[in-house]
Amino acid sequence: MTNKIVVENGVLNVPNNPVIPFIEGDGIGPDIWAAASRVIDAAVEKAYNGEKKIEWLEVLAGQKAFDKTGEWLPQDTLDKINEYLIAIKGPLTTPIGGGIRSLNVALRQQLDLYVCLRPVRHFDGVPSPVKRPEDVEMVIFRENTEDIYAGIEYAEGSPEVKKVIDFLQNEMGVKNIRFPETSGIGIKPVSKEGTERLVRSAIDYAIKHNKPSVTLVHKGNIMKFTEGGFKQWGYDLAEREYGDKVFTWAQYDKIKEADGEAAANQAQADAEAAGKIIVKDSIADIFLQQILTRPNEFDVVATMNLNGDYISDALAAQVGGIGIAPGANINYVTGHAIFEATHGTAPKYAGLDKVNPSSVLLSGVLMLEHLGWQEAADLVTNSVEKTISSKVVTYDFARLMDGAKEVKCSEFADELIKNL
Ligand SMILES: NC(=O)C1=CN([C@@H]2O[C@H](COP(=O)(O)OP(=O)(O)OC[C@H]3O[C@@H](n4cnc5c(N)ncnc54)[C@H](OP(=O)(O)O)[C@@H]3O)[C@@H](O)[C@H]2O)C=CC1
Ligand SMILES: O=C(O)CCC(=O)C(=O)O
Ligand SMILES: [Mg+2]
Repeated sequence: MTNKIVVENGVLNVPNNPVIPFIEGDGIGPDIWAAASRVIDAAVEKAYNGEKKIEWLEVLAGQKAFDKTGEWLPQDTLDKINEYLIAIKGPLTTPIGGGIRSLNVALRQQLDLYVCLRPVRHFDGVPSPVKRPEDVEMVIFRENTEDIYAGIEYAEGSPEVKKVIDFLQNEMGVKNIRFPETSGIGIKPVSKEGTERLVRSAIDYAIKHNKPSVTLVHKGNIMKFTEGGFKQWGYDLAEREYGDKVFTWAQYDKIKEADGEAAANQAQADAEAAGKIIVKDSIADIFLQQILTRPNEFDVVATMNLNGDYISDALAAQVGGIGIAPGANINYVTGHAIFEATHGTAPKYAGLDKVNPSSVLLSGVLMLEHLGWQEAADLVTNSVEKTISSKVVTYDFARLMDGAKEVKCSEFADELIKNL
C-alpha cells in the first residue's frame, strides 16, 4: 500500500504510515515543533500499538528555506504539500522586503485553503482573564483567501497609487478621499463565491457536530457591498441549500414584518425545538463585546479574513492565550489542509526552550481527528487536560497560576508523554 493520503469521492483515505510534510517554522518554531511532534508520535504509538506511524517529511519555508535555498517559499514545498495533501507547520516570520507579503498567507492562497478553522475551548485549570472561561466554546470559520489579505495595496507617493486615485476621482467620481496627495490605498475584494464556500463549510460543520447556531460576523453597516454582501450571501445560501435544517434571522425579520414580533419569536422557538440551526448575524464591534459578556450564545462563527484574525486572538485570550489556540487551513473540496499554530514566531523567546507548545500540538490533534485517528487525538487532549490540572506548565500559564511548577517547553512535552 502506498503511504500517500488521498481523497476518494470526497473521503480521505489514510494509510497506516502516511507521509506528512511539516514546516518547522521560524523563531520559536523549532522548540515547539520538536516538543509537539514527540507527543504526537508517542500518542499514535500508544493508541495503535505501533500499527500506525506518521512518516514526517520536512519541507522548507521561511528563514530556514532562505538560508538553504535562497528562496523564502520554495516551489518544492508547495509541490510536496500538493502531493501529500495534509501538512502541519510552525509559525513563519514574514521577510521584510522579500517580495512576499506574508508566507503564511501565501501558503493559504496558493493552495486555495479557503477555510481557516480555529476552535476555541477552555481546558480546566488554564488561567483566564474572564470569570467563566468554560462558557467559551466556539469554532471560528475565517475566510482565508480574500478580503484585504489579497494584498492589493498601493504605497503612498507611488506612481501606482497616483494612477488608482486619478481613476477613482476622474472616472468614478469619488470625491471623499480626504488627503489624496498623501494616501496609501488598499482594495478589499469579497466575493459571493468565496463567501458561499466558507459559509457552506461552517453550516456543514454545525450540522455534523450538532451545534445550535452559526453567526455571520461582519461590518456590513459600513462596508455594504463587501461585508454587507457577506451577510446577505450567507443568509441566502443558508436558506437555499439548507432550507429544512436552518432558521435564519433574515427569515425572522420577514415574519416580524408580516405578522409581528410575537409570531417571529414563536417561529424561532419552534425552529429551535425542532433542532434547526439558527443562522444569525452580528456586527463585528458588538460581537467583540458579546463574546466577553455572553459567550454561551455563540457556537460556530463564520467571518471574513481580517475580522477572523482579530476574533481568533481575542477569543484565544479568554481561554488562556494564543499559546494554546490551535488552527487549520482547509480546502474541503480538494482535501488539502495545513494545520498550524495561531500564534507567530515570538522572536524574543526563540531558542530558549521556554514557550508553550500547545498551540501547534493541539493543531496536531485537529490533524489526527481530520485523519480519523480519534484515539490518538483523544490521548493527547486528555494528557493536556491532566498535565495542566496538575499545574505543571510553561511560563505563560505559570505566571498566572498560584502554586504552579514552571517547566521548559521540552519538559512540558516530557510531562505530556508521561500523562498520555
Ligand atoms: N501563522 C503564523 O505563522 C503567524 C506569524 N506571525 C508572525 O510572527 C512574528 C511575530 O509576531 P507577534 O506579533 O510578535 O506575535 P507572536 O504571536 O509571535 O507573539 C506575541 C506574544 O504572544 C505570546 N506567545 C506567542 N506564542 C506563544 C507560545 N507558543 N507560548 C506562549 N506565549 C506565546 C507571547 O506573549 P508574552 O510576550 O506575553 O509572553 C509573545 O510575545 C511576525 O513576523 C508575524 O508576522 C504572526 C501571527 C501568525
Ligand atoms: O502571516 C502573518 O504574519 C500573520 C498571520 C496571522 O496573524 C494569522 O494567521 O492569524
Ligand atoms: Mg493572527
